[in-house]
Amino acid sequence: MIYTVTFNPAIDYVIKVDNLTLGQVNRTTREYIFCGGKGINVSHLLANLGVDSVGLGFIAGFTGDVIESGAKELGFKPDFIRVREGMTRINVKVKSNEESEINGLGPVIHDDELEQMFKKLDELEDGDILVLAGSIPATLPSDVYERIMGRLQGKDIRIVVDATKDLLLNVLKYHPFLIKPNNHELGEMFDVVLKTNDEIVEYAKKLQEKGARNVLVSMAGDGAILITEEGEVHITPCPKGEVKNSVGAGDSMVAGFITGYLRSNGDYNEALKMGTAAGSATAFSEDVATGEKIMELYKTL
Ligand SMILES: Nc1ncnc2c1ncn2[C@@H]1O[C@H](COP(=O)(O)OP(=O)(O)O)[C@@H](O)[C@H]1O
Ligand SMILES: O=P(O)(O)OC[C@H]1O[C@](O)(COP(=O)(O)O)[C@@H](O)[C@@H]1O
Repeated sequence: MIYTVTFNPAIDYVIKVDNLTLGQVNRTTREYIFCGGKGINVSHLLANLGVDSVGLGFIAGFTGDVIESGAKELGFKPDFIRVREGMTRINVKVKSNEESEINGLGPVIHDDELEQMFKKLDELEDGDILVLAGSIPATLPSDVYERIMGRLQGKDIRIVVDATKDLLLNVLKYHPFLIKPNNHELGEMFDVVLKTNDEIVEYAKKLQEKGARNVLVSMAGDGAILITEEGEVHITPCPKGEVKNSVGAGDSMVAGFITGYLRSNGDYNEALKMGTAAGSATAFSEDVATGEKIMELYKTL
């Protein structure tokens, strides 16, 4: 089974505003509300491709209820832990002359609630896939991903981590199967700005030296670079199209990659192709892409 963990789910409130002006009343011209958070987006896209998954994470308050009922509608099995303090966040994504995002803090997670999550994850079995994705609420210790991976050591579980900075760097010693920073996040980890593909490959390899197995660096409209555990470098451009909402494109890429990898029995070219099709299909959609849209793009690659 595939399990996704979203420590900090979100309702994504995506609004379009003409010429956003700070310090004034602005009015939206379009607005959308989606259930989001990185692991949830991964489970959503997997469902759209006909792949089953279980969505784990923490929810709270009335916004948490929306996430729980939304998950069922999106087609994956919710197994969230309801926490007692605070509420599931609402992340605001403003599309104007530029795109801006304001991501919330999320609820308070107490030790006993975190312990419940550890217990659920202890049940995972050989052959399962675990996706740890997104930020963690501010009240949680920053080594929480590390602790999860430490507990699962010794089991044959492929772990995918989509996180930034120390949250990601600190898990590399546990050899995650796949990590997916974007090119900016990769640069930030080493305090550099990466401009060329050669530089991106050089720094992605540094993450492998620290323990990552496969490193997938997404580059938005410029495609993606995969450095496999065998040291092969695959570079893929992405299809052209009209970008409608790139929120969730990275999560879709992760879900597409997993699907392509599983369906081809471990062919990294296929995994990258499916990941690219899924990422771009979502960028060209208002919401996480449908299976039809993904397969349409996949055929053009
Ligand atoms: N503007 C775009 N045009 C086409 N494809 C895109 C665009 N933005 C994202 N994608 C697709 O989604 C993938 C992930 O996007 P990216 O923005 O790099 O991830 P993240 O959301 O994690 O920052 C890209 O590698 C590409 O396949
Ligand atoms: O957990 P974080 O890092 O705050 O990110 C949460 C946000 O990321 C998203 O999952 C989108 O992520 P990507 O655009 O990287 O795919 C949104 O749905 C959500 O609002």
